[in-house]
Amino acid sequence: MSHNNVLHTLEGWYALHDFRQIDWALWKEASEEERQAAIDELLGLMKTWTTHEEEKKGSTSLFAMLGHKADLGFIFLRPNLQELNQVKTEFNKTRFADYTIPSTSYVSVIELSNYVNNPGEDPKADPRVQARLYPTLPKTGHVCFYPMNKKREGEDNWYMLPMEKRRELMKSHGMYGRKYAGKVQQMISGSMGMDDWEWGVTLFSQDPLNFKHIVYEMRFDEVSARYGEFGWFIVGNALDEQALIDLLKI
Ligand code: VOV
Repeated sequence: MSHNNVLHTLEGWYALHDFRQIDWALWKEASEEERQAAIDELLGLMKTWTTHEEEKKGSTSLFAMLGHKADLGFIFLRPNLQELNQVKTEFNKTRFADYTIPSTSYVSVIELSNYVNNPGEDPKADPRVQARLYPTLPKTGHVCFYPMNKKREGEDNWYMLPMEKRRELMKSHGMYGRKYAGKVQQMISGSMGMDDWEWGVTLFSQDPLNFKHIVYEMRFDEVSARYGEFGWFIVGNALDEQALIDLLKI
């Protein structure tokens, strides 16, 4: 049964944000040979992810995370939950995984909320929509991730607002966002029924200061100021093969 107030969302690839700490003590204790074997195996696995991405069957990026919450952050995008779980398990079976400790993770599915869509059109036919539902994750620059909710408290209950009001508010949100076109790439993933918050927000930029500026500026927009509730924040630097080798060098 559908409700007039419920928005029709569009979903794309499923996402796993997998954050790990490196067990540095254990890694340092391992022999040079053992470390090299672990790195070689990991690089081999990463090559299979690249092939997957080239075949448009998903996307994967790896980041060096700042702060104590994690040292590494994997973002995996896959067409279904089976493949999403498979990629996590494949990593866990590597030798290198024995030197990592899962710190936190986030499961969601890429979502377009379709507030600003033209009625009668098939949005999925639009190549720009496809590019957002099935994106190739950036391989350079920086990432910022945080989970968030829309508030349900007393008078400030997002889910009690009529569709028209939410549409108007989201339009304003989009206008704030558009100022960062070309500077910040956003990936919004819905996680209701999948993880602890309602959405995951993943931002990519070449300059991490853009994260600070966009998050700050959006706090003044009503959607965030009145209805936004935020979880934890984490920031990281994109890791290519050489940067990963350097990071793991003892
Ligand atoms: C790069 C900037 C940017 C741009 C252009 C942008 C635009 C848009 C548009 C046009 C739309 C609606 C249609 C769609 O595409 O889904 C959205 C949707 C959404 N957004 Fe957004 N957003 C940005 C950026 C952006 C940020 C930085 C945040 C975090 C908020 C903050 O305060 O920290 C955010 C959140 C969201 C969420 C949670 C949703 C889903 C809400 C829902 O109730 O369904 N977003 N967003």
